Amino acid sequence: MTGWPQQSLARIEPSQAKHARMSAMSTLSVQHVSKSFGTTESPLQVLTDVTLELSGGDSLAIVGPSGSGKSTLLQILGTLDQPTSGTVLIDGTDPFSYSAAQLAAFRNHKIGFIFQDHHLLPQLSVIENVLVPTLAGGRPGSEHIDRAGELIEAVGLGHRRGHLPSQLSGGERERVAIARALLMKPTLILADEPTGNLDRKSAEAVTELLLRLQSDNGAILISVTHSDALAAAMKDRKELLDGKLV
Ligand SMILES: Nc1ncnc2c1ncn2[C@@H]1O[C@H](COP(=O)(O)OP(=O)(O)OP(=O)(O)O)[C@@H](O)[C@H]1O
Repeated sequence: MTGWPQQSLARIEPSQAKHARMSAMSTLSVQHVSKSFGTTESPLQVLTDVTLELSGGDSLAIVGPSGSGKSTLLQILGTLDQPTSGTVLIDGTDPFSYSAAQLAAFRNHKIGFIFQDHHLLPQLSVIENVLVPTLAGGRPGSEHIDRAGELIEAVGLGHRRGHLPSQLSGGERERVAIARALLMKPTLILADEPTGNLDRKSAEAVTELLLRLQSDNGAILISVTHSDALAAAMKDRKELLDGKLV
């Protein structure tokens, strides 16, 4: 891939671009992943034999009671923590085979994160926040700046690109976080309660936007949520119970 699509992401992609994207289909393969914390004498078994196969365009809600291991699974899928056993392949690559520096670069390009409390940097404008994932590579190039502008338009904040997070509503901040998560055209978008802090109307708008942009970009979306409305909007829903995904 030599550059980001220049056309608005809200528009339908030309068949050529769609073909190019489909030829490099995003994939996530999680095989027999288990995770325990603590010592071998007294381990706390949190995940047991979790297996999952997803590809570009798939969206999955992970639900489950508090303490069932949802955040732990998200941390492992986000390559922020390693499984005790089992494998994770993102686009056919085992991220845990990389050095720390390689892993950081891989994560930056392949995974977009969306958090409940958006994690925007307060001193940066909307467009600067969306460009944060490029900072690891130095100054953002013009193709990144163009794509950031397109994404900000696509999330309906074109007229607010110079504003600070403190000047935005909760729903608008979450939309900026969605744009930032999509900037590097990630394989995997991981969301942790993306509508958790929003009223019903804003939550509906953010859900619709997130799913539309995820689908337009051929990414895989996995969201941990307690929201029935968000879970119902996703293609699939699984529950973590006693460390197993059912
Ligand atoms: N680093 C750690 N060391 C020890 N135990 C941990 C660690 N991280 C998580 N746990 C434990 O693993 C279990 C699962 O935690 P996790 O945060 O994944 O649950 P969750 O389903 O996301 O919960 P919630 O919905 O409340 O956020 C809990 O019992 C937690 O205390």
